[in-house]
Amino acid sequence: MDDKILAASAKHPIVPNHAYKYGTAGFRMKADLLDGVAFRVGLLSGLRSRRLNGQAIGVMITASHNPAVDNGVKIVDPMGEMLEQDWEAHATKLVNCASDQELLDTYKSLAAQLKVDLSTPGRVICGRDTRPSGHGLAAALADACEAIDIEYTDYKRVTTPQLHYLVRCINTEGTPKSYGEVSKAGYNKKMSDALVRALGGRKIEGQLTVDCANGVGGPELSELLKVIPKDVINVKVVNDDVLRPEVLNLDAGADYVKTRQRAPPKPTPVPGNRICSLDGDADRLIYYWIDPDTGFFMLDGDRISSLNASFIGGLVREAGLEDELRIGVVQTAYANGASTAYIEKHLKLPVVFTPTGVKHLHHAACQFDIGVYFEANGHGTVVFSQEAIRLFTEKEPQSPAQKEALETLAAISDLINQTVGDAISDMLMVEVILAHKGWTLKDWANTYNDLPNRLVRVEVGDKDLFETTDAERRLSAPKGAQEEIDSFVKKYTNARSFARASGTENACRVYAEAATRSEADELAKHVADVIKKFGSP
Ligand SMILES: CC(=O)N[C@H]1[C@@H](OP(=O)(O)O)O[C@H](CO)[C@@H](O)[C@@H]1O
Ligand SMILES: [Mg+2]
Repeated sequence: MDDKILAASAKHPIVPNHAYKYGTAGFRMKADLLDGVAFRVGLLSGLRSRRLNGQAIGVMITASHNPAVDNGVKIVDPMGEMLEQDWEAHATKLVNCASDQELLDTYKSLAAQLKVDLSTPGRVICGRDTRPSGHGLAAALADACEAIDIEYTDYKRVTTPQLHYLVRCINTEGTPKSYGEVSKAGYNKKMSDALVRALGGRKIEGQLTVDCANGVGGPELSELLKVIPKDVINVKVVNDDVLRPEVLNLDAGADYVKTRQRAPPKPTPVPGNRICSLDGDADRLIYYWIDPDTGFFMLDGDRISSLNASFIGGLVREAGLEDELRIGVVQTAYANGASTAYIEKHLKLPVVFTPTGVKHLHHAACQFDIGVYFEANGHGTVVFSQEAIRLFTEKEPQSPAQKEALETLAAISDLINQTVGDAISDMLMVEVILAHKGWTLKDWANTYNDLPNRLVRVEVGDKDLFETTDAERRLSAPKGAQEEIDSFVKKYTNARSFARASGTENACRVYAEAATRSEADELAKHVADVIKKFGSP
């Protein structure tokens, strides 16, 4: 075995003098740095699978909304969740080994430390977005699995959430918790059936335009639309050119819309039309329309979250389950304060805050029977406990209305991808809710008014100087910085501001919100200056 690992590793050298770190998005960087990383991630995934008695582990090759020259490698745990936190450090350690021999020694010492029996069978599956560099990285992963005798399956082109789905399906196949058929066709069938059931005969009004960021969502959504019965939904797929890598995420997609706060220039948006954007690997979703009178209006992750919470909360009441099931919403500090107030005061549901990064939100959402979580950028989903799902199907309805509510709940628990945020599944869910409520995007937007806000990126000498507490809402270091932020926040009406080091970029982010646009902008500028001052050593 040792010789095989050494020989295979020699074919996939790591680029030296580079500090690799498994972060929020796995390993993500310029694709030409990643061949050795993918190989080593293959070794680690094999170890993880063996440690978990041979359950399949997933590896997704994508750099999401980044430009086409970037790529990334991310590990998916058996139930479709993000890799367990302790193992992020093991991944970082393995990937940073300077030589093939050091890699082999570290691999073996990790196996011993983690009590992994290297003779147990193990399984790794892989998928990738449309980036051309994905092929080579999948080959590196395959070579690693071959060298350590791990069964390997390449699912080729998939959205990130489809890969999470496949991992969970494999590991639950043939059990009472079976999550679905292990194939993209199985995913499409589950979505299509659940969509029809969730609508319960209602009509989705008008046409929905979907901007796919020229990423993997385009072809995958088109495949799904082929199996949805005619007349159920009218979707126009745009920005779905996956043959020219240079246009991936270029002036299109959910990240563009959220950060620029405007519609992509192409195709020219038709005023009044319902439009949404996915990101490059189809795990983020943002809705918007161009109002003929007032212009662009965006419905982001906070809006999608409150829409889901409102709808599901109502169904749970109609089903007579409000005393049995605890519903909660999970947000990060980036959630607009008006959305939090709406959920707590109007929907009367608890809101929990976690640090940025979906793994934190997902974990907190699982503490509820029904946990709704979305980051403001449009990444999120709803998770249902086994008990909730049991009640939806086994509770004896006392009236036709209760029966319908229970059936709708059962259908949406199939429609929503419970493994991870899934733009396509979330989009179908939004369409179902609007159909049930008989709402336009404008009705949805009228639920509350966002507080004006500003997000700025601040380059600093050393971002690691900044440490946070209270779900990243306050700085605990450097000393004195939080006090200065507080003194500015006090000067504005309904204001809130915080700063933190980005987990994905070499910079800090400053967020500010206040009663008016000019106050929010001014506050963000002051806090950014504080961060610049404290960030230069
Ligand atoms: C303000 C913001 O949008 N931050 C994003 C961004 O994280 P940072 O740690 O802020 O760089 O990328 C993460 C991964 O995609 C995503 O989870 C998160 O929401
Ligand atoms: Mg993404």
